[in-house]
Amino acid sequence: METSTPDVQFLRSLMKAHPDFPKKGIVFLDIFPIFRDPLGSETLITHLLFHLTSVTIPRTPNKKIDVVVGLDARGFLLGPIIALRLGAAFVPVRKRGKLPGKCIQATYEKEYGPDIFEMQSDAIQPGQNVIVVDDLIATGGSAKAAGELVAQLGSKVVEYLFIVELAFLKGVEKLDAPAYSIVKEND
Ligand SMILES: O=P(O)(O)OC[C@H]1O[C@H](OP(=O)(O)OP(=O)(O)O)[C@H](O)[C@@H]1O
Ligand SMILES: Nc1ncnc2[nH]cnc12
Repeated sequence: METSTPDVQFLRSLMKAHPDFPKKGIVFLDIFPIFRDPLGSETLITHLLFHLTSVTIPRTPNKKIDVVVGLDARGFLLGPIIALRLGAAFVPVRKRGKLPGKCIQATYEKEYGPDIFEMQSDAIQPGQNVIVVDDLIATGGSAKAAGELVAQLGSKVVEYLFIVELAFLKGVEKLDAPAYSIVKEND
């Protein structure tokens, strides 16, 4: 039996499930109500920072996270706050055509269709320690493509971080580094 702590239960209670959005058959789990509640936002960031400082950083080479990569668009809610608190850089991964300058690309399949991700070529230096953050992992296509972009620039993802994991879709099995999710949805 899986048990969860009061902060995790509180965060899960703030999320709302929307059946058949954005299309029939998808149960969309909305994380925005967490950000509507200041205590929700505080609980979320405190939980993630505790995990990063007690688990992730101790096992990271040089004990330092250099770059936080956030995925378009809801990864942008978390990424800059975490980066600021860690003293790390924030780097966006965006859908095709949104970033100026020289970019690298990775194609991927998501829960509801194909897409292309881009990252600016000079955003990460070779050998930097990177974490990838997003609101949710479903099939894992988006996070895997982000990891491929980091690898193209000669760096390493030390952890993938999510608020929610749709565990029944087994997306984390596609990833090349450990993943941490606050809430695991099993059906
Ligand atoms: O694990 P996957 O199957 O790849 O799905 C997860 C991704 O899908 C959602 O983003 P979406 O592409 O809908 O973009 P949005 O944040 O702009 O709504 C979500 O925020 C993740 O990025
Ligand atoms: N079921 C889902 N709920 C919320 N965001 C998603 N992104 C991909 N699948 C999703």
